[in-house]
Amino acid sequence: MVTKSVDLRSDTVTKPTEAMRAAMATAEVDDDVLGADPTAARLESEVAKIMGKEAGLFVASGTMGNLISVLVHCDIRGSEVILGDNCHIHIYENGGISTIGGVHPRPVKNNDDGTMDIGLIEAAIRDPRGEIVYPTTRLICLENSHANTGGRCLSAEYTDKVGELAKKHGLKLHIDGARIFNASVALGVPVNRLVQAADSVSVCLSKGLGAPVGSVIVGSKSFISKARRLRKTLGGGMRQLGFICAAAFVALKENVAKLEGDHKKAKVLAEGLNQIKGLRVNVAAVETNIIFFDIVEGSKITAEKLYKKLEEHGVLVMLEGPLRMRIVLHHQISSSDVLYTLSCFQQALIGVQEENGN
Ligand SMILES: Cc1ncc(COP(=O)(O)O)c(C=O)c1O
Ligand SMILES: C[C@@H](O)[C@H](N)C(=O)O
Repeated sequence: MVTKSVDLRSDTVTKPTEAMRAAMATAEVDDDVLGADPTAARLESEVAKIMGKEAGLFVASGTMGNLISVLVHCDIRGSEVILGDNCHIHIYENGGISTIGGVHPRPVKNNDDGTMDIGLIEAAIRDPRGEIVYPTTRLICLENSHANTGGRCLSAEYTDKVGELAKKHGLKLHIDGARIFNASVALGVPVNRLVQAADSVSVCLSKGLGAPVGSVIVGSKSFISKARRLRKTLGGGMRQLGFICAAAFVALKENVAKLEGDHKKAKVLAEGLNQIKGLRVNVAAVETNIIFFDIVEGSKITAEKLYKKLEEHGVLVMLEGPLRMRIVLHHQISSSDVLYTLSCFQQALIGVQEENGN
């Protein structure tokens, strides 16, 4: 009988807090398609201000935020976007920029720190003289923090360099900022400075900030006006939106301050996992709330078997491969949950080693 539940699958699993539920219950709402839901408008304006951009638009998800942003920047047929070969837009968004928007992806290798070499980005930009055979490069996408490399943070200086390159070639820059607040806290750099060079940013409120639903895309007033129309085209125009925006507002106000604690717990957990025989973690690479770790070859346990043993104890993680797993910390994971998780890993691995007569 499982007595405890520790959900480490993602920072998307958080449940609304009482404060969020109370805010939802009393939210001022109106039809956001026929006019403007007042709570949505306040949230959009607040997020835009924090990010240092002219305007914002609430969208249902980070995937929708990225899709709309790419499609607004690449609104001409034959457009191409340069993005990381291991970025969320390229790996986890069903190829939406192509299947829905007809935009051609031009992947460039992501380094282990989430960046792409500036030289490789520039080399991927299509030469307009070859337009009879080439798509037209219109956009560069970055992701900060970078989830699939382990929540790695892109510096403001690196982002500025990519922004300069984009401007040099007449391109736009979009940042998938699903966890931009995590990067900001980890780097000690304000979010508006981290995204200063970007033409648009998709900011998830439903990740580490713990909102039940939603993201806000930010950019120029002209960009957001086009984005609002495209959101409606995609079926994303919402009516009394204020209910979910009220919860997101609470998340924005209350949970940024908790991110540093998530990062500290992630580091403690990573260090503890790395001490367990049979597991290997690149602890130095744990900069924010995401931990990738490997089962050492010859440990006679697969990730799937370990997953099942952990699940028996109420600990949920994400399978990433036959010998690879992912853990994501969030504000509803306590320090005692971290210690409990470590004990479950130890028991699971010792149990397997005993079964195998090690
Ligand atoms: C880096 C990154 N971008 C975008 C998304 C998409 O967000 P959503 O799941 O809300 O569509 C995710 C998902 O967690 C993500 O990790
Ligand atoms: C799996 C992925 O789509 C999701 N964005 C997460 O990080 O949990």
